Amino acid sequence: MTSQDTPRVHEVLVVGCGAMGSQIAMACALAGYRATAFDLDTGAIDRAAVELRRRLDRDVAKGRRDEDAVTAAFERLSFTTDLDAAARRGDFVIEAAAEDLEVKRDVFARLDALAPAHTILTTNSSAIASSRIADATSRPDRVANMHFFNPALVMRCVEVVGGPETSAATVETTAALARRLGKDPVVLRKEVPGFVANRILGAARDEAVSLLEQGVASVQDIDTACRTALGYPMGPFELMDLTGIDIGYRAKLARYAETEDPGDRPSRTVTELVERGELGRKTGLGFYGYADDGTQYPREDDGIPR
Ligand SMILES: NC(=O)c1ccc[n+]([C@@H]2O[C@H](COP(=O)([O-])OP(=O)(O)OC[C@H]3O[C@@H](n4cnc5c(N)ncnc54)[C@H](O)[C@@H]3O)[C@@H](O)[C@H]2O)c1
Repeated sequence: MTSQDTPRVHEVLVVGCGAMGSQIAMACALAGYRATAFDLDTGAIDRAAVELRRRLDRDVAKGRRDEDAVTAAFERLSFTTDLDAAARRGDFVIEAAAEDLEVKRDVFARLDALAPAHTILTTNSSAIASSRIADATSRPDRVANMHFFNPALVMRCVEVVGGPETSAATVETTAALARRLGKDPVVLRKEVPGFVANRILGAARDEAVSLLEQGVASVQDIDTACRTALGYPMGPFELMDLTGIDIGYRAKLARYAETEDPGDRPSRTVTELVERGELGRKTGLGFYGYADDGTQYPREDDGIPR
């Protein structure tokens, strides 16, 4: 893959330096782009710089990356709290700020006023379709979703989703940029809540909870079937406990608010666990229990409300 696939993209601006933005900016710098990562919070910038250095040093030590390439990438990567200057230079923007529609609309309106006319503005949002943001700009044809997975330096899937007004050229450039980052872009033909991967993940999770609620099998046995029959690295209950049961609960509430489809409502079991504050590993109880040293043990009640 060469820069000819993204001929007008030399400088990428990433908005938000948190878990996702920091690694996305690093991925761009590693791919040869000049990358600027912007955040309002200097603490987030400091944490991102330290964490990226630690992670990349570890990759070099383990022989996963070339030391000279990593040094060169860090020279191409800069951090800033000055959006105006960074936006004026950016040919391509990936927004990875807070998951809040109003925050994203404000950021996009500001970027639209500052960035060159050719600049494509994308959002890494997991749930907000870019068409809900595009009308905050004067360039809805150059707005799209570019959805990375966590950790962004490792996961190869990037979902590229255009809204009704997104141009084919914007989708093509976004997919080409993803390829240049070493990713395997998945281009959706239309906007749909949750995109592809998280919808499938969600459907498996909902089925697992439904089987549990019907008394078909235990939490442990359902997880075992997913690992040993389907090759999942982790069962759906283990995964919910790891990511936080409240995270999936809130995502479902947001989806339900958008679709009003009763099937998108959080399940009885998940709702009850969240109300009890049993949110998974981080609280020591979820679908499983966790000892102080993190060892997982089965719960007698499977976490199901009686
Ligand atoms: N964490 C994940 O697993 C994941 C996966 C895919 C997509 N996403 C999406 O990526 C986005 C970021 O998620 P994250 O997990 O990195 O969040 P995070 O909380 O780790 O980081 C968000 C960063 O954005 C900054 N920020 C907030 N408002 C800002 C603004 N107006 N301008 C600039 N910076 C601002 C915050 O200071 C923070 O550093 C969200 O839209 C989320 O849906 C997250």
